[in-house]
Amino acid sequence: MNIVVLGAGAWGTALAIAAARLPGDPHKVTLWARDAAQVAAMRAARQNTRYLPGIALPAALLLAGDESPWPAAALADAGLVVVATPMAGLRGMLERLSGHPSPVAWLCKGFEAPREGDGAPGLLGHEIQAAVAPGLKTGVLSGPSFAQEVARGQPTALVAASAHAEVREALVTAFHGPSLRIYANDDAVGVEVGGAVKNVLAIATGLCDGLALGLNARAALITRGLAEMTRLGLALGARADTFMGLSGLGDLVLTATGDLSRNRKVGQLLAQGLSLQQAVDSLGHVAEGVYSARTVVQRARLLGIDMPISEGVVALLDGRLQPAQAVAALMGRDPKEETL
Ligand SMILES: NC(=O)c1ccc[n+]([C@@H]2O[C@H](COP(=O)([O-])OP(=O)(O)OC[C@H]3O[C@@H](n4cnc5c(N)ncnc54)[C@H](O)[C@@H]3O)[C@@H](O)[C@H]2O)c1
Ligand SMILES: O=P(O)(O)OC[C@H](O)CO
Repeated sequence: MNIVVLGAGAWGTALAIAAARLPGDPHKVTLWARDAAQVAAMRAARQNTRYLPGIALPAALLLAGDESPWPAAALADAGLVVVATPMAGLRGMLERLSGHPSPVAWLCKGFEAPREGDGAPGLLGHEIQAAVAPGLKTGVLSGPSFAQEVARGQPTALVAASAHAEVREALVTAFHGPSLRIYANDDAVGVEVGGAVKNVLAIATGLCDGLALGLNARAALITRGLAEMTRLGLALGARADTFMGLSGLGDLVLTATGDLSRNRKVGQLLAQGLSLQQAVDSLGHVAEGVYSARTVVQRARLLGIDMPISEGVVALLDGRLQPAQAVAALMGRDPKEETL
């Protein structure tokens, strides 16, 4: 299969490596970066030293960039196109891919930030696609996965979600192998909501751990966070069981507790007293929860959904509450039934 990965950050690079080294009938994998200097550096070092240092690129992995801004030749015979940019780049990528005949899948996890002058709230990936490239056959690859571990070949399970069987099958063919299991799911909405909301919740657990509130508090945040993620997903048309799967509970547990998480790190840095700007600047990678949190809350409010943990994260990011006040606001809520 010919696979083109558009975007050479940590995650795009890790998945391109994983696909290129699958045993059996080899895939032809092309990794494209918009920055020609980055491609030149990757060619010279056979590593992505900026985003995934210390991991060798397989000899078979092709790097595209000289033909920047767009790898038209590789795309022409692609059996699968993978958009590996952050949410901020997805709209532009889908606009350019509009009319492309082969399956397209994105890896980003979040809501698009609201667009200036638009007045509308930010969108999930499938909503952006419906607006800008309705004819594309698309899906999303998600689930608990730190790029470094996938690149090293450590066991990982992901979910390939799409309403189109052809897209699910293309993703399984492209990535399923001895160290990467790909489960198929037709609930792309639920998978996208899980991936977006878990990042916001990971900021909350990072804050909780940074303030040394204890393991009880962290477990409570994860569990009640899963409830609010599920409430939003159901209101947006997802299925409840999706939130018990890899892209819901699985990714929430990983991101909320794993120290490789950038979103969790943001919460920890805020707890140390850093400003949001200082925290974001220190990462060197995108932390999608920072950009999605306001939209999560805005969409929930429009739907009449209560999301107190996400509300607390937004108040913190906006500087309306200090870390200790955000905790007090959550704990000071009235008693309620333990339901969704
Ligand atoms: N890193 C992980 O472990 C991981 C795992 C699963 C999912 N994700 C998700 O994948 C997405 C990408 O994350 P990452 O870790 O690769 O990010 P990263 O910060 O490592 O790299 C981002 C890459 O995207 C490029 N980029 C940024 N804006 C762009 C645009 N508008 N157009 C084209 N390219 C653009 C940057 O140049 C860079 O190469 C995020 O949504 C993230 O939540 C990441
Ligand atoms: O490092 P984070 O917080 O962006 O999380 C990375 C992945 O989404 C975990 O599945």
